[in-house]
Amino acid sequence: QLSENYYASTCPSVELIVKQAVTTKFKQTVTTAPATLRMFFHDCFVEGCDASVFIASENEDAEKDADDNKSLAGDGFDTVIKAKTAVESQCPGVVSCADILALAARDVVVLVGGPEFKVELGRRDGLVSKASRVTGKLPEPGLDVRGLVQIFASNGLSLTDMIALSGAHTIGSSHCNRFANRLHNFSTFMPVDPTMDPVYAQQLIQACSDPNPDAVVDIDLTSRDTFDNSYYQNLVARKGLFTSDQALFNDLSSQATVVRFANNAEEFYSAFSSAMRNLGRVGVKVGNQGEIRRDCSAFN
Ligand code: HEM
Ligand SMILES: [Ca+2]
Ligand SMILES: [Ca+2]
Repeated sequence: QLSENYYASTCPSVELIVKQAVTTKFKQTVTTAPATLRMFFHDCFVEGCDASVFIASENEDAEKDADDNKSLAGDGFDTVIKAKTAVESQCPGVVSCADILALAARDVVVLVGGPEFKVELGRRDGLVSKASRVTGKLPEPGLDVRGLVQIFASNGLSLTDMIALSGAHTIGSSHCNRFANRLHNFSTFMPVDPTMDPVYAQQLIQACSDPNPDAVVDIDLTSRDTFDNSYYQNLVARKGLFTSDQALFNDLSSQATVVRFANNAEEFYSAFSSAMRNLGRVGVKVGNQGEIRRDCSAFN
């Protein structure tokens, strides 16, 4: 059972310590925000929110070595490691890496201008981290709404949670190969996905003409570093980056919610806050399950 004041007697300043460490890191690099938020999502969808994504393995067969996790930015790992070090110096052996990640994910949202919300605590760190167990657990950018709903529902998350959490794409960037299929040879008669604004498509083709496989573009073309509702406004304007983003507007089962979030930032913020709480409950280990890791990148 998670609770907001879980560490009230054992580490009363944990929220403040984490926030300070995250803020320091964020001031050095803005990418701390998207990196940390995405990492929280990828952690929760594989083995639950248990910091399994942090484990480093010499054989390169841990969760973080899986294809879908290779694009997780190093700044996310670094943020949690720094926060953990700060927490350990005040309350050694008490706070899990899973809880530090949950707090850090909230803190970065606030740092880029998003909503403030309460985070439940009391998660324990997992004892399993295998690349082979990632397959099929994380949504691919080519999915349609049915596929997205299926994968979120298997984690106890609703259609509304899925639409609101996709709003995390209001910050950060993506490698070109994740949406290239929408720009070239889309179908026999249409090289470009017809549900994409043609001017936006040309901009992306231009931005991705760099043959460097590390080339990235902003996911939210209007405000990459700000947590706002422009992600949904982009979808209405047919300027969603991934098939899975644009599908939320194209599909009638999710369109009305996308339009509401596009028109009303407060509605998006409140749906996002409650969806983050639900995400943070996925598959959590409590009581005497798992462990409190000393070093987030290794089992005790
Ligand atoms: C709905 C299904 C989702 C799909 C198909 C999806 C897919 C992707 C893909 C393909 C990327 C680009 C990775 C790269 O090439 O570097 C990305 C980036 C990102 N995703 Fe998602 N995602 C989804 C949901 C979420 C959720 C629920 C969150 C967080 C709550 C999230 C947060 C992010 C962030 C912040 C980035 C930018 C990362 C960075 O700049 O380092 N995504 N996502
Ligand atoms: Ca996990
Ligand atoms: Ca934005």
